[in-house]
Amino acid sequence: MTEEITMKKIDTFAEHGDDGATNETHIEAKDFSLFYGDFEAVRKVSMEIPKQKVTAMIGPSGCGKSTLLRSINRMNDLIPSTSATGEMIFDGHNIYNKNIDVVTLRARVGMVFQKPNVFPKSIFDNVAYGPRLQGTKNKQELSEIVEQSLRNAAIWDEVKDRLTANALGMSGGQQQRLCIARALAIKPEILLMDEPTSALDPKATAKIEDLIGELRNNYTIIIVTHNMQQAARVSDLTAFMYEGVLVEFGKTKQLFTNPDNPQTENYITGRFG
Ligand SMILES: Nc1ncnc2c1ncn2[C@@H]1O[C@H](COP(=O)(O)OP(=O)(O)OP(=O)(O)O)[C@@H](O)[C@H]1O
Repeated sequence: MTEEITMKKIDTFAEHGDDGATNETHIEAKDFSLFYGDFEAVRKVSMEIPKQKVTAMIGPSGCGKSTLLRSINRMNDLIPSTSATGEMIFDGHNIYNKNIDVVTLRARVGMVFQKPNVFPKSIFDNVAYGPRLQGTKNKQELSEIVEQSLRNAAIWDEVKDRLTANALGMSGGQQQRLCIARALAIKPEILLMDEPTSALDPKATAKIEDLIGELRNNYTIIIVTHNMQQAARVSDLTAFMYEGVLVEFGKTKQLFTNPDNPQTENYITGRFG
């Protein structure tokens, strides 16, 4: 029963996955492992994430999706006792090399979290925060960046008349789009999204999913989601992880309709997880 429902919905939504053929690789993991102390949470993952596509990471709770996602801009560095082996290649360099400037890396690889983490500041100041840190002081220039970022995050029309209002007064869905605008304001190339809709209602979720559809033209997006329907709707490629291992990675439609690995099939048909 579960199998039938899953397949039906996925067939409806996954059409754009057809063009998921990869051309240029943007990030490449090579035998990459991430440890919390002695525990290997991500195990020797090798994958090539294509440029300007949406890649979804799915798998049961605790399989290492978020850890792998956070490895891409070294957010795990903030957790004591983490260490990495193997390589995560971005722009020809292993980002775990000692000479990598992590601040620059995180400007190029932005992140949006599960719960919108707006600052208790005005809508304008939330979006201008990163550019100001990067040294942009000119008011006109800042205004242009803020407007463009809010437009790109599909929220300009809702907030253009109240840019000085406190961002905490916005709805959860608006706050999440504001966080996306804030991430876009520093002009990243890659956007990491860690379950960006799990705290949102279906209407707000649909808006974020539409937005992902638009952003994929200009950004490489990697999204962790618990929701397989969402992965099927928004992504070009899907990675299925289990117990830290990358079990299968391929075009979304193929993975959901005709997976290579029996473990993937068991998961997407609801037999476990
Ligand atoms: N800060 C941490 N310290 C120690 N172990 C951790 C830490 N964060 C995660 N882990 C462990 O690493 C493994 C992978 O966790 P991770 O959060 O990456 O999985 P996930 O697939 O994203 O899970 P979920 O879907 O529940 O968010 C789990 O066994 C988890 O308990």
